[in-house]
Amino acid sequence: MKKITIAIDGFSSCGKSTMAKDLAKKLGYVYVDTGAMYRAVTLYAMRNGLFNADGSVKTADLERQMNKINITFKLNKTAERPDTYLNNELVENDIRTLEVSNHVSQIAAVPFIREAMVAQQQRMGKDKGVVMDGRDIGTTVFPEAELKVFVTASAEVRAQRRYDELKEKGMPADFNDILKNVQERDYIDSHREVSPLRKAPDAIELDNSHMTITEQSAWLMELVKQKIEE
Ligand SMILES: Nc1ncnc2c1ncn2[C@@H]1O[C@H](COP(=O)(O)OP(=O)(O)OP(=O)(O)O)[C@@H](O)[C@H]1O
Ligand SMILES: Nc1ccn([C@@H]2O[C@H](COP(=O)(O)O)[C@@H](O)[C@H]2O)c(=O)n1
Repeated sequence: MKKITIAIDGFSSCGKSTMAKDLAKKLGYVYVDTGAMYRAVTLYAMRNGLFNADGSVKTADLERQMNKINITFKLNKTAERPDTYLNNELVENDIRTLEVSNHVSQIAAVPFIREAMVAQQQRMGKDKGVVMDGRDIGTTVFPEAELKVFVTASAEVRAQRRYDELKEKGMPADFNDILKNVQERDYIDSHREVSPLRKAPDAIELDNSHMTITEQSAWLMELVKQKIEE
């Protein structure tokens, strides 16, 4: 069966990685969570004092330290998904905190960081057979991807899903903080100068506000079958 490149972009917390992970598993494709890469750089910057008090990034200092940041993924066989490593340290949980979420879009707007992340993502997907989720996969990383999906859902629905997830994990969660974070990230991601969050002209849009996880997976698999058989 021919291998293709599948780009899943969209707004924060709309279910991109849920869809992408499940699809990659069913197809035997590589799954790449590009948001995890920007989150890992953010964690490095937070740990190394590379944010100013107003939340802006100390870009000159960070640029000097870029050669000290190594992001890798290793398959977690139990969870059946890749775990993120920063300089060989497992940081999968540390990069998912609200503190990292509150700083990541500032990091992701810095041009030299995007350049480095995009180059690594293109290397990871060069042989096709990849499902990659993020904000600019269909527009910048793989503009030639055979299948592009752009996922949306209302901000309230997305915040509620994240809130439910944290509560289920027994983690502290405040709905209004989560909603504010989702809205702020959407704004910064859509308004930055380099590779702003946009639906690629040839992407297929999915509003999953009223869909279950099973329904959206089935919808996606149907699209993939059509593409692979084309
Ligand atoms: N259709 C759906 N109905 C209900 N919950 C969903 C649906 N799709 C995903 N979820 C849940 O919503 C939450 C966010 O999903 P997910 O992490 O896949 O989003 P994402 O777009 O990858 O987020 P991020 O932008 O933060 O990486 C998860 O708890 C997931 O289980
Ligand atoms: N291709 C991408 C992926 C992510 N970002 C930025 O990272 C943030 C976190 O991403 P999640 O998918 O884990 O929510 C996101 O808000 C963007 O700022 C990006 O710019 N490009």
